[in-house]
Amino acid sequence: MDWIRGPTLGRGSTATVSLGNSISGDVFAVKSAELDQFQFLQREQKILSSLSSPYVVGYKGCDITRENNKVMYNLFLEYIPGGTLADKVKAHGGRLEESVIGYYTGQIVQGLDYLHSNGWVHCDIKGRNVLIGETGAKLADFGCAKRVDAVEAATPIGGTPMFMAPEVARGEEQGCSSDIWALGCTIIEMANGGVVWPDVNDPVSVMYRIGFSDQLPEFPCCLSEQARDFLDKCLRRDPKQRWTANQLLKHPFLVKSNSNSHSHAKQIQESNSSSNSPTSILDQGFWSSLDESESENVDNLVHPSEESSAKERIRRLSLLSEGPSWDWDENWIPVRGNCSEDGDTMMDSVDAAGDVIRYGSVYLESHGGEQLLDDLLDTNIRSRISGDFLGVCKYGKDSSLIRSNVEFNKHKDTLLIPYIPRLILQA
Ligand SMILES: Nc1ncnc2c1ncn2[C@@H]1O[C@H](COP(=O)(O)OP(=O)(O)OP(=O)(O)O)[C@@H](O)[C@H]1O
Repeated sequence: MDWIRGPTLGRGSTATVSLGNSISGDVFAVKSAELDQFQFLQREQKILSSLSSPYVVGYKGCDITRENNKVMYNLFLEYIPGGTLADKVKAHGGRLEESVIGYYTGQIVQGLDYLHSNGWVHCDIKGRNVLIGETGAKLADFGCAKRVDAVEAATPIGGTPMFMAPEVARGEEQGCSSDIWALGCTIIEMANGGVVWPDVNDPVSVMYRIGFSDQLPEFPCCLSEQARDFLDKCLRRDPKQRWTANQLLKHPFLVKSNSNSHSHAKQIQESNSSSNSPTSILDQGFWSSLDESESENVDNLVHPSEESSAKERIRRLSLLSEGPSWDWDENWIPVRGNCSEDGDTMMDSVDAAGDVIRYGSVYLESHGGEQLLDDLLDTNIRSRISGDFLGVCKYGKDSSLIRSNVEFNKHKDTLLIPYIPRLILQA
């Protein structure tokens, strides 16, 4: 297909999404990554090409192009003009009306029911990964998705800390019921603008709180009893106690919202038609109104391959004199699970400023074990080490270390740290 790349619509940790149009005048979204970074996109292509549901973003093909001396992998998607659910919440002052929450929740649950019954777990349900089209909500961003049958195996675990279910935060498993927990968090996001764990101010503490306390996120007091009962069916610490998507579809909260769906659909259409989103390539006003500098900024993102070596990062970390200092950054975008060649796990997240936050687990022996810890930590902390450790480092666009946090937990015989909540530096 011959097509032209238009303005940037959005960007995430792995890809940039632009508007595209074909010679025949079709408008679509193009999700692109450079060829050496394209594994997530290729994976997403495989998944999306096997799915077809009104509640899942539509797949339209893929290709490879050469642009500005870069080879790009492009995934063509149905263009969804209304932005993300998170954008919608923001545009409504950080809170949606309960009837609207019910309407979008119903569509997300339909999407999850479709995915789960087809053997997929999304693994990163949140407002930023739900797109709002003319017919309402559609699930998007399948970069973390997994087959249900592979979930039990030792596959890397992914997701966004604030939306992680307890069993995910502990690194145990990530199944359909983990998506249902994230759905509960997304409802809270719709009701109060995204603050699921308001009193925790860094992702590692969030994961500890979720994984190892007996707490639940606070249910927004603005919600009705019925909506709170629905939340209660999603946010149960024991994954076996959570309702399935199919059961949730029959919950009175969704049944009631469904009966109002016609008027909501009309409202969405009206708000989308008054937005400046193009429906065809002839809508030149939109094209010229978009800030082209957006797409230039993409080049400022730090990709893992561009970052300096682990040793260098460790050296920088060891130079830190201050203790951990974190501000919760609500704009952190996503986290990705990935396995490096030596079996370590890493997760990258990119915040709104384009800085990379890197979580990971590392097999210490493969990096010199004890020596690494000595390099990494000051003596005071070193004396407390008995095994696993936990931390997060954040790198700026220039790869300089911005913030770090390292903690330790109980003794293990080996220094193998199999999963995220435990560490952080990555070779
Ligand atoms: N089909 C689409 N139609 C319109 N806009 C889209 C579409 N897909 C994505 N976008 C926009 O691009 C942004 C980034 O897309 P997406 O989340 O799929 O990328 P990503 O790199 O996988 O992100 P993440 O880092 O969250 O995993 C979205 O937040 C949204 O604003």
